[in-house]
Amino acid sequence: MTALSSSDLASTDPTPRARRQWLKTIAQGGRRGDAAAAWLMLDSVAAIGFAGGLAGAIVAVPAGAAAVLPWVMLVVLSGGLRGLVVMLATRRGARQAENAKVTLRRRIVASALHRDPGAPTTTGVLMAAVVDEVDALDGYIARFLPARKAGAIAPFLILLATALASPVAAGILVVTLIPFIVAMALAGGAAAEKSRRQFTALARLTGRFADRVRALPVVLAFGAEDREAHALGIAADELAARTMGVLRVAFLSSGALEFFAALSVALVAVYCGFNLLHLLPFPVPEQLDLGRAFFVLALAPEFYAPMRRLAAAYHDKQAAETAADRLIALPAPASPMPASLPATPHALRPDMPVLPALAFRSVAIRYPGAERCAVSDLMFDVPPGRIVVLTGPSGSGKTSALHLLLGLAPLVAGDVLIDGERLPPGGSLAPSASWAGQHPLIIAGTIRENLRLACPDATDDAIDRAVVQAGLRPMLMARGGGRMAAGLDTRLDARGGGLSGGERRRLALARAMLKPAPILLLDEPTAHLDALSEIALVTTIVAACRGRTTLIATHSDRLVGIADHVVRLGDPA
Ligand SMILES: Nc1ncnc2c1ncn2[C@@H]1O[C@H](COP(=O)(O)OP(=O)(O)OP(=O)(O)O)[C@@H](O)[C@H]1O
Repeated sequence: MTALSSSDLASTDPTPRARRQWLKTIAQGGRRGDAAAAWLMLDSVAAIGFAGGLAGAIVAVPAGAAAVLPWVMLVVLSGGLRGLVVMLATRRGARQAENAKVTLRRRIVASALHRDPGAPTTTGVLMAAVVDEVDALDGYIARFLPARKAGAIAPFLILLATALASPVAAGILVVTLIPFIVAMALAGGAAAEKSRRQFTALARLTGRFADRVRALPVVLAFGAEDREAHALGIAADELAARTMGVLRVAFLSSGALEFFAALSVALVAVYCGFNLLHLLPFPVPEQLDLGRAFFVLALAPEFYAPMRRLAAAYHDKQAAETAADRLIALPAPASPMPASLPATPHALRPDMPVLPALAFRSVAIRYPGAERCAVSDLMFDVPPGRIVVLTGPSGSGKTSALHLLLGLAPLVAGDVLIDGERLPPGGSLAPSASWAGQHPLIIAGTIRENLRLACPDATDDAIDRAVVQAGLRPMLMARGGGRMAAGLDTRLDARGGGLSGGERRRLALARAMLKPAPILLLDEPTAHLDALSEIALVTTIVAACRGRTTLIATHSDRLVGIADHVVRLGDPA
């Protein structure tokens, strides 16, 4: 499978050539790209056999059943072969499309996970990309590409067979082909623009809907339901109008195709009939017999069959090109995680179990597009096994400093050292760090599943210990009707519905304690807790920090009190 570079998703405003190249690379992600087209070409060969069998059988009728039988067998075999090759072509095309889509979806997910901090791409845009836009490539790879390849050769096979039986009938087919191609080119040009607009409307609706669903509590809190519903209604109407436009062009082009296909068959039929009856009003250089006439007539509809197939898949091409423009414009992963051990500092490798020391050396962080640095000239050490607390006013860069260690904030100057070894650009300590963020991530699922995010192999005993240490026992007992195990099976939605803010923080802390990592990073772990709960949680945090190198960002004086060293970040300028 062809490897795709991150730049495959990175460029903006692609030229037609760049778009073609991108689609080609994606399509080749599936194996044996030409197999489906080869099967379709074989269908035309079988069609010639089928027509030959029919013509032979008709001619052989006066000679009796024994003479007819071989021709009938040819008809049956060719007919069976046609069914088989079309099935194989469909299966091969579908498999190729599936492979390509899986590859592309992996890349988009990687792009979403490692997108530039502060990138404008919203979750809705990414969802539209990973679902609708990738799906739009399906018909292009499964149907259009094989049909286009077969369409470039198969009609000429039919034309050649027809010409061998009747050059004049072959001439009729060629003559009807020219206006057909002109009509299809005109319809195709109109369809391209309409399809592009339809797809943009679809992506806008999907993205907007997904983003608003995510922000539903905010929408409800500000009473903006009507406004948002109205905006969604406008987007849906726009999509409906664009879809009707696309359908109109599709009907027009299929009407043109059917007209010329019927015209060519009718002309060939009239010609063959009049030729057989010697009634043609003009001289022709051939005299047909029944067999040749029947053969040509049976073959005439097959001349347009590959083009019919191509026309049926033409909308897939338009949709894929529009989707490609949007997919190409997606941001490339800004700072890929270190993919392999060489990018991981030695101090964090499993064969070096000692607790690591962290050091910030003249560190500056600046987000893309920001006028000033979020953090500049930051210098401090976190000795092995010690607790360092970052404190300072809101916006002074505490979270950014922690995010830098996880590859989530961009370093523009200075170095982060782990046991004296430089963290590579865009590198992350995530594999060796436990993390409890300011806004704990909750996934839709049980509390147990949320805990296992940090450590998928955690035993039930380890989970029980972590939740008890984090002070979640009373809540779990209440939820589980007196049984903690049942409480752990309580389902949460993706917003942590059913948990208070403090419980969410405790859950995040339990998760951090569950992961046996030598580094602990905590961002505002006691925010929004009352004094008693904070005191209880500080005790838990002290236990969690034991045997780990810990960095805590906080405004809390109680947490400052447990620090071995305090770093005060300055006021934001
Ligand atoms: N993803 C981002 N893109 C652009 N700017 C950002 C981003 N994240 C943070 N900033 C900016 O960086 C500065 C530092 O923010 P940060 O969240 O690190 O501060 P903080 O000290 O943790 O604040 P708080 O105590 O309120 O959590 C702020 O000016 C903030 O607006």
